[in-house]
Amino acid sequence: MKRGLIVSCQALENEPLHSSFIMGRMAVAAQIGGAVGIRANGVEDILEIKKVVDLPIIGIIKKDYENMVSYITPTEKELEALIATNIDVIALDATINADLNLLKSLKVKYPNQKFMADISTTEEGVRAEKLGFDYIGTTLVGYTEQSKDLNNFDVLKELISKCKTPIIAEGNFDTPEKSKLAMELGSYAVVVGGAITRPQLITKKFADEVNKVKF
Ligand SMILES: CC(=O)N[C@H](C=O)[C@@H](O)[C@H](O)[C@H](O)COP(=O)(O)O
Repeated sequence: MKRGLIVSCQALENEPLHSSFIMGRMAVAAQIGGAVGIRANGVEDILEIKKVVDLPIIGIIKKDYENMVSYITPTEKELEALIATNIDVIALDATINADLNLLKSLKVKYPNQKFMADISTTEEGVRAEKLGFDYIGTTLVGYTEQSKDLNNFDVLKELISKCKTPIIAEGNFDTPEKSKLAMELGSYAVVVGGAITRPQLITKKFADEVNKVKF
């Protein structure tokens, strides 16, 4: 994976753009705009995106289980489905909520596969490095109980100073300025999702500002 901007092209079942065709077109737009990689959810979207762009893909499968907090590639089942797509990088929840046995088995079972750890605290990132992950992403900062009061830039800076593994800034780097700052601080890459590919969120940002005016 080259350094630079990675665009996350995801729309879950409850989102207006839920469609592999549309995620493929989003990926094409991202490539035209200068993205060096794509992050995508689910086998169908990944296969469609592979057909239409020539960029490395970070793949995940989001799946909710009743007895688990983790939902980003949480079990062997999702992992095997991603392995079968022959994808560049597989990302998994590597927080303290994840199945540690699964995390420990990755490099033993799939020594040639690249893996990205989605973490929420500095400690989880440091542990992910020891577990042999190839990339560590700040994806879940603010989204877990243990990180609810943490700031994504603080965790990013701490990880960059403590780890040798490439650190990927992901999660709420939602302006060009924040993305640039993440790279200046030493991130290997920055993943931007909603601010580029979720038009309902982009619209809301505009509407919230417009509606502050008494008209
Ligand atoms: C927390 C979680 O489930 N994050 C997901 C991880 O794949 C995606 O929904 C995010 O869009 C992605 O991480 C990029 O972040 P942002 O959309 O903030 O630029």
